[in-house]
Amino acid sequence: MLLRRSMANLMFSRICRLSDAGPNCFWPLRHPSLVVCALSCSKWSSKIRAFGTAATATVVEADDSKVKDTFFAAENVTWASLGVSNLVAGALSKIGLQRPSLVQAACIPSIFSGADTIVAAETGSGKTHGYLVPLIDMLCKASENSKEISSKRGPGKHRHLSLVLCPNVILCEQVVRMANCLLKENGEPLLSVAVVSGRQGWPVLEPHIVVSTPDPLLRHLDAIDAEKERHSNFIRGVEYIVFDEADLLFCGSFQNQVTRIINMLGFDEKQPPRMKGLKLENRIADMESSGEDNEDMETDAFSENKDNKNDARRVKKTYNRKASWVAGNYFHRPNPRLEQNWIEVTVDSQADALISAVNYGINCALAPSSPVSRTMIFSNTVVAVEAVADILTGAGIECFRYHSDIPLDERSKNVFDFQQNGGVFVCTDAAAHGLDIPNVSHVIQAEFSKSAVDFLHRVGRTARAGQPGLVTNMYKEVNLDLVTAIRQAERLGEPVVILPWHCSLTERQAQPEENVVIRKRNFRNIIHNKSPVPKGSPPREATAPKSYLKNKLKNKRYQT
Ligand SMILES: Nc1ncnc2c1ncn2[C@@H]1O[C@H](COP(=O)(O)OP(=O)(O)OP(=O)(O)O)[C@@H](O)[C@H]1O
Repeated sequence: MLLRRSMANLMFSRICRLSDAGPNCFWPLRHPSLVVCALSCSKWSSKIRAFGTAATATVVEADDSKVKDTFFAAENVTWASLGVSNLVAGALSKIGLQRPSLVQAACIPSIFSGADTIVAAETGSGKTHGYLVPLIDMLCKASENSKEISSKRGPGKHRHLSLVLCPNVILCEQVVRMANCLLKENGEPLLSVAVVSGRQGWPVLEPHIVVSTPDPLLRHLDAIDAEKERHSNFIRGVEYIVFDEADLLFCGSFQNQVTRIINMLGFDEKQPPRMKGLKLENRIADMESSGEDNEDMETDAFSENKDNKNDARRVKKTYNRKASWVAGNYFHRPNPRLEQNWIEVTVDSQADALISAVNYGINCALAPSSPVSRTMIFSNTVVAVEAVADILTGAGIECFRYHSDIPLDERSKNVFDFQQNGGVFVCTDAAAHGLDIPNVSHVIQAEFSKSAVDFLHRVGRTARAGQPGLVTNMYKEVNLDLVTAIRQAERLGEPVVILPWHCSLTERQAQPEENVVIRKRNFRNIIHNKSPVPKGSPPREATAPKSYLKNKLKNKRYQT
């Protein structure tokens, strides 16, 4: 929209608040399912702002009789009761999404209200449809309205556009697949939703929703920057932007790109005087064709006579952003639908343990109702994924491989084939963030994750959408510190809490009731750093050169 942009920044994020710095301090943390604050941590209830959640997002006791309720909202909550139109609700029912999940019931009303919405919830809780459903619903209504308006006043210059940013192309393709499954009666998708990635250029016919990684979007914006008018048209056409997997987008290599995009998209909120160059009549025609009411436009356009100070004050008042926070019920807490096995292994025993875990999982998963089993096996490096895949192949277990050294097309094909045909999928953490492969029955950590962040991303690939799931955690002595911390948190039913990595285990045990503090992504296992490696002995696995690991694993002879 033009000056009165009601751009709702939907930040689908896993943003955590600081330890005890008060509810308004938060920053993006790299945690898969961090919720803004710890409702279950009694220590914090007094400090923590009440969550903006719908009535349905109540904590469901995880006893057996109710364990299935940890995903779906209460029976009386329907898509219609959340304000979703019959058109979209009908399309959802057709693909089997008969009723909303808890997180969807909590975030959809907030998004419909136009508030910036931040949703941080456990993996597999339905966050993608949590933003797609209201977004598509609002854009369908908006395009209906602008059709009516343009039928009266001539074709509108630009359509309402929304952006969804994801950290990688595979996730972009996944979001587009989910959106394009929502069909009209005639079988066409409700809206046009397109991926813009390195492989495809900008779509000729501008879609309603562009799903992109930050880089191609910036390249498009820079390309149209040359023509100021087109640039501002495009920018003004963007009504909503979604940051999916925001913990990745707001940190690391994406941070600068995302900041630039936000600044570009927010530009008319900040600098109305810049609009001086645009003629008033053009702007009114623009607003009319896009169905915007004019009084703000005249006020804003005539406001150019006021000095900038007044404008800045007015803009701040007009665009005062309030974010509403929505929380899942099982943030970092043990998912009651997960069954976990913990197996300590050594370099000598891990291959046999892996093969028996795979066979055990396959036998458990196979049932008359689901003749196909899906097992995801995580390792920490490309070399280890290849070594694990070789071990399985050597034991007669075929498997898909997935890591950054495999070309993107082949990776997409492997995900698709695994989704369709089931089997065993050996991967790095590249497949842990947000990848939704329905009915993964078993996750195996062939190498234990390096941090609690990655641990939760990995185990979150199973037990999704209310399903049960099995996890086999294989770990070695070097992982003992992290494993103990995670298992202790799960035993206490507390969120997985990790004190800063420099605290030793004993210090931690001395402060069991310690507040939830920031989880360090680079949590280091203390043990293997502690004792120097004795002279002449082989390097410890954790620090062993890749070739050592690979040969060690490969030289093993295995009886199937
Ligand atoms: N209302 C619903 N009813 C039934 N299934 C649903 C519903 N909403 C989502 N699902 C299914 O739940 C699964 C997980 O959804 P989704 O990938 O959006 O979860 P997520 O919270 O984004 O997970 P992650 O944090 O790993 O990205 C998907 O297979 C999706 O089809």
